[in-house]
Parts: sequence; structure tokens; C-alpha cells
Amino acid sequence: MIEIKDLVKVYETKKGRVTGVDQVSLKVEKGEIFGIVGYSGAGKSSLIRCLNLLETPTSGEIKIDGLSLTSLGKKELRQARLKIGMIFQHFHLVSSKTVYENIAFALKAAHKTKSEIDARVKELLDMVGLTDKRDVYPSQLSGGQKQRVGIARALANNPSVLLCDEATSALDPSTTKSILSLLKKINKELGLTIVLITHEMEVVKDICDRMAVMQDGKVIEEGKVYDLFSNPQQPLTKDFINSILQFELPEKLLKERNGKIIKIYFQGSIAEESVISDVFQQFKVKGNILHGKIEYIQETPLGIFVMELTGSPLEIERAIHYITDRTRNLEVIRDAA
Ligand SMILES: Nc1ncnc2c1ncn2[C@@H]1O[C@H](COP(=O)(O)OP(=O)(O)OP(=O)(O)O)[C@@H](O)[C@H]1O
Repeated sequence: MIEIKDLVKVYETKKGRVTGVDQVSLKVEKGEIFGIVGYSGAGKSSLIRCLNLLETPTSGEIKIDGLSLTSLGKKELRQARLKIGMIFQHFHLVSSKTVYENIAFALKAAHKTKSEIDARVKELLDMVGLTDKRDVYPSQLSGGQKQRVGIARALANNPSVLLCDEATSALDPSTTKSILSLLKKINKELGLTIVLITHEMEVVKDICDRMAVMQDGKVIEEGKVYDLFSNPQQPLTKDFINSILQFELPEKLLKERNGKIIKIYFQGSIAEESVISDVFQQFKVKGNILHGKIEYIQETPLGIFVMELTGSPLEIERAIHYITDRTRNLEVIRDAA
């Protein structure tokens, strides 16, 4: 488990003090995949780099599996870091070393013998699907293959935590998918805790269990990915969710409508129920679907529909009450004109 308490990172620059991380407290459970999202400058990199003390926090505490990293001496910290793997957006492979040597490097740092290193590199290459690339140089690999080497190197010393710093941001969508499924696989098979930072909501939607949203160095919202997708509270979280669910309706379309426009979220099994057709049977309202889709967030459906309701104000109110009762999540986007 990772426990971050009141973490602050302030940079002293020529122009003054810049706060990268501002009083962040978070808990990441063992075996969880936790995503941190935010726009550029929100403090994601500062936070993740503080987790393995690549950046020294200005104040606050970081505990991993009960061990307080912020109170360790240099030697103990070096030892503790072996249990925290990290992968990077631009892979950070050594170009003059082969795939084997890049991975072996991490094992040498842990004082493993030659035969232990040979056996472990073989195992790792098998795990990331690169057995046939053992003796090639990074320049001969695709971006996805380079990241696989990065993952193998990060896992070399059997860490309990893997930190991913924009690990798929330099990759195309289909390579991103394959790297994300590899991360999911190792999370399941090894019970590895994964913390990833990204500006891509797609990544969070695909593999994270829980997430936090950062703005100006602070965590402004956190929770289960499904809950944040289906019921975001903060405007910035709504922005991120909208960017992926693409639910901005053209202003012109809204202007042309006279009825009441509502947005309904159908969560989990409700997405498969016939709420809308029940409404039309029970109330004297007409409905016009303006937009609709069902997203699957880690196999759980989330239906989102935007509808225009027309009819008498009383019947519309009754229909809205009914839908709210059944779905628990209805937003009036625009009242009747
Ligand atoms: N080494 C540094 N020296 C001075 N200021 C820094 C340093 N690193 C980050 N900052 C500042 O801290 C704030 C948070 O930056 P950080 O890189 O952590 O954000 P981010 O969300 O990761 O953004 P990006 O995705 O662009 O890296 C920004 O204002 C940034 O300018």
C-alpha cells in the first residue's frame, strides 16, 4: 500500500518559489491500478517523482508497504528504491547497450550473480514478449517494443510498486492498447500496485481502478473510475470526462429545440433496463433522443443519453421524477423555452 500524507513540493527558481505539489494526501491500495490525471503543469510529474524520491519532497510523508521513505538514510533509500519500478514516456533506455544489457543493468545494481541475471532476463523477456530481441539495440526497436524493455527493466527486481510516467503518451493508439493490456496482465499476475500519470482519459478508463484529478498542485477529486465517469463533481473532472465521452452538443441544435433537455446517466445494470420506453408508456410526454451512447468502463456499462422532453409541464416534471428515481442521475441541461 502507498500512503501519501500532506505532501508538498516547492521548487526554488530564479523567479521565486513554484509549488508543484500542494498538500496532497492519497492512499493507493495494494494491487490497485491508480491513475492521476491533470493538464500540463498540474503537478502530476512532481507527485510521481516524489513517490520514489527522485524529487525530494519539501514536506509530508510517503509510506510504501508501511516503510516511511521520507525518513530513510541514503543507503536504506537505495535499497527501498529497488522495490519501486518506474517507466517513462521516452523509455530512457541506454542506446549503446543491447536489450539484454539494459535489463541486466538493473539486476547488477542489486548485486545479482551472472547466472541469476541470465535467468531473470530470460524470464522478463518472455513476460513482455521480446525473447527474440535479446541482443538488439534500442534503435532497432519500435516505440512499443522499447516500452516493453522499459517494463522488463522496471520489473527486474520484483518491485511491489510500478510508477508509470506518461508511459503511453509517445505511442500510437493500437500500441498504447497493447502496452496497457501488458500492464493489466502484470498487475493481475504479480499483484503489482501501479500508479500512473497521464493526460489521456482513455488510459484511465481502460485500466485504472481508482483515479485522482489534479489541478494547481492539488488533488481536487478522487474516487473509483466508474463513479467519477458516471457522476463527476468538479468542473475540471467534467471536462476530462466530456473529452472522452464527447458529449458536447452543438449550441445551434440546443437553440432549435423548444422542450426540456435532459441528460441521463444509466449506471451498471440500469443501462440494460427499459427506463425510457417505460416513461413513454406511463406519462404523456414525447421524447426526442439528441445524443446517446453506451460506454464500457472496465466491462461495466455506462449509458448516457441526451433527450428533449415535450408535453405539459406537469407531465414532464412527473417523467423527470420517475427517471431520477430509477437512474439516480439526471441533469437538466436546458429548461423549456
Ligand atoms: N524542476 C523544476 N523546477 C521548477 N519548477 C518546476 C520543476 N518541475 C516542475 N515545476 C513546476 O511545477 C509545476 C508542476 O509541474 P509538473 O511537471 O509536476 O506538472 P505536470 O502535471 O506533470 O505537467 P506536464 O505533464 O507538463 O509535465 C509547474 O508549475 C512546473 O512549472
